[in-house]
Amino acid sequence: MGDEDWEAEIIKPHMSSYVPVFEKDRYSSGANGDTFNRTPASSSDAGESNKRENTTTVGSFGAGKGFGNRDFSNKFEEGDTSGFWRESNNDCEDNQTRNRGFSRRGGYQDGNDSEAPGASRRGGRDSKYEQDEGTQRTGGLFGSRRPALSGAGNGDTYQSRSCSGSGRGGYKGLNEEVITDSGKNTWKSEAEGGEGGDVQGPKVTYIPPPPPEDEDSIFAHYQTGINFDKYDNILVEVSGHDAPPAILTFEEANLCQTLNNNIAKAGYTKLTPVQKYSIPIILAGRDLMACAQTGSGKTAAFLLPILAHMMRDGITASRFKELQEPECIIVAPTRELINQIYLEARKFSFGTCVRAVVIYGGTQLGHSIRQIVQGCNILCATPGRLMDIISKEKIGLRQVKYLVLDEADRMLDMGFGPEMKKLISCPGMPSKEQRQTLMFSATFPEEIQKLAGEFLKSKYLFVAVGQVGGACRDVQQTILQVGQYSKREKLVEILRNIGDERTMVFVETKKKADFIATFLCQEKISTTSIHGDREQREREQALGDFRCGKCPVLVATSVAARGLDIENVQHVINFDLPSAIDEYVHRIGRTGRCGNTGRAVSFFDPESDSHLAQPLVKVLSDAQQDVPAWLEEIAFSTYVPGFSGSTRGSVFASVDTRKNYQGKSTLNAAGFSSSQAPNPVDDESWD
Ligand SMILES: Nc1ncnc2c1ncn2[C@@H]1O[C@H](COP(=O)(O)OP(=O)(O)OP(=O)(O)O)[C@@H](O)[C@H]1O
Repeated sequence: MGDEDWEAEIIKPHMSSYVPVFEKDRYSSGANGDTFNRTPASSSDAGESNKRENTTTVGSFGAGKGFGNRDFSNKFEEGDTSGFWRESNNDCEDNQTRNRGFSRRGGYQDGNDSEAPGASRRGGRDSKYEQDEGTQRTGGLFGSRRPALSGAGNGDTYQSRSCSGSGRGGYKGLNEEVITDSGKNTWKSEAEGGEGGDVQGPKVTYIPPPPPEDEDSIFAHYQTGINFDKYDNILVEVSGHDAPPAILTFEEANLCQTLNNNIAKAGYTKLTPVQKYSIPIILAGRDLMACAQTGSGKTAAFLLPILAHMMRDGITASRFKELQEPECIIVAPTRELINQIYLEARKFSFGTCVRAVVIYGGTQLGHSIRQIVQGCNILCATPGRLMDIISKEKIGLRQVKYLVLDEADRMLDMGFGPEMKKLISCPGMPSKEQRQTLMFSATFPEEIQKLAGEFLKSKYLFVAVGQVGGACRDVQQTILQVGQYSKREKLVEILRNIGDERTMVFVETKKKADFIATFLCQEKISTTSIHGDREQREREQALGDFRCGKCPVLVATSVAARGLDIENVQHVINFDLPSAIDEYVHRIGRTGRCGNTGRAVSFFDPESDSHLAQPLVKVLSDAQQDVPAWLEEIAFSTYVPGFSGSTRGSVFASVDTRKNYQGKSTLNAAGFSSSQAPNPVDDESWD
């Protein structure tokens, strides 16, 4: 959808003449009324909050343009939004529009704002790192989005507002993911004179609060759902040479007692298919590319065998050193996801001498360094922050034995791929023959599989649980034909029916995330938002508010599409469909996790989404969902280059795309019988 269209919607809303039928009975009505009474910010609160924001951001970069700067009683149709929408309507425009926006808006908030003293209150810092931080250029040209009011890591400025659809001024700094409109990321390292170039931006001083240390919190988990046992019936294909047999139980993995205790405390009693196959493969020292449906336990599938190896190798306790040399590096595309992986690593390594550390953009660099120098065996990092830390010589790569790319297809695509290549060619990084490289995702487009060859030993194994790129069958998918001018009305109707069940609403642009979040708050639906233009503190606050149910609706861009494992997300609504089908699969995978059921409703606007009709029909039918006749009609009448409707296509590589390997392939119901399949690359063989 173009910028102009959105401007039009703001100016003349509710113009639709076509309101699609909504299947009310597919939704539980929930605690009607309650949800909306819980609406957060009274208008006076909001006003107060907005007053504060206006005070803090006047004269700063982008100040006053976001919806968050308005009192909620304001109408969005106001004319001054037009420039706002034109300027940057999607994530991919960031890099270009930042330049333009900067020169138009004039100036950004200076780094020496009131946040610095807040940060220094924390004390205990190494002055050298403070100095490092002082020269950090995380914002480059465009990094100024720092609130001037709150103390570092406090976050209280916005905590009081349930609706945090803040589009406050400025743009995010470097060293963090930028999701483009095609769902791709772009990233430039400050260390390499990336987009920040020579121009110095203000410091990032946010220090995330430490996670709770008590055992109950560390091992907190949600219950597996009614369909957990059905995982056993999913077909698994392993391709490549000499794959070790799958294990059926945790006991067979022969892990050490501490790990077994941790697994039990985490509530894991039974392996998921991806775990049954991946754990023995990793324990055997093999490289692996594993593809399994969303929410099926891929994180533990790589963490457990890596930890088992470390324990078996008699890893020594990591201690304070200026240069740390971790044995394992895990990278993931978003900050919230890498933090989640870190928490899993911390959980499974509980009671061992293995120390996991997490570093990610949007937080104070000095804080990342302080975490690292205290000892680091497993480093969980987003790519930008990782490269910065490496360039500062706080991390040496010589000891790396395990390199894990979670959401590997994203890590290798146009956005992060070049950085990943730099990582593996960094001085000291063991060659692929010397390290073990592991890649996990729910989607593995064919062209990405080809790129992966550069990272993996030629004899890597490929595990495909179910359909590569397929949606989780525990998610009931509904596609509604909704024109752009009817979407808001439809959204409100659905949310009112849902009641206070946790719902993620995906939109395609950051600006629209603000807009919709604020709109829903105005409709008295308690909502928060997460996207790349929000400060890290705000992002974490939003996620926290959503997780705990304070705000049962989270409006998000694709930054929240992958990996996030949030208990009780019962609904995903694609207010806008993403431009790529793999992103759709990841988004709807935020619900229906770990054997639980979930629902996904997507608004299909024939004007803008026709290119998705074919792949959508395929995803729906593969997941045994109803395919609306109208969608099939559009699919048949739409020619999509490169999409054949078969299992081949850019997204639907159904198995290992290596054409010429001589290995064997096994096609099994996970954990049960195993048979050798003669034709390892027969895409249709288990379709
Ligand atoms: N064997 C198991 N038994 C019980 N719960 C499990 C098991 N394995 C994983 N889980 C839980 O299932 C949930 C989903 O796991 P995880 O986040 O690793 O999924 P994923 O496959 O990585 O999903 P995504 O593709 O969305 O990243 C987590 O809460 C995790 O703790």
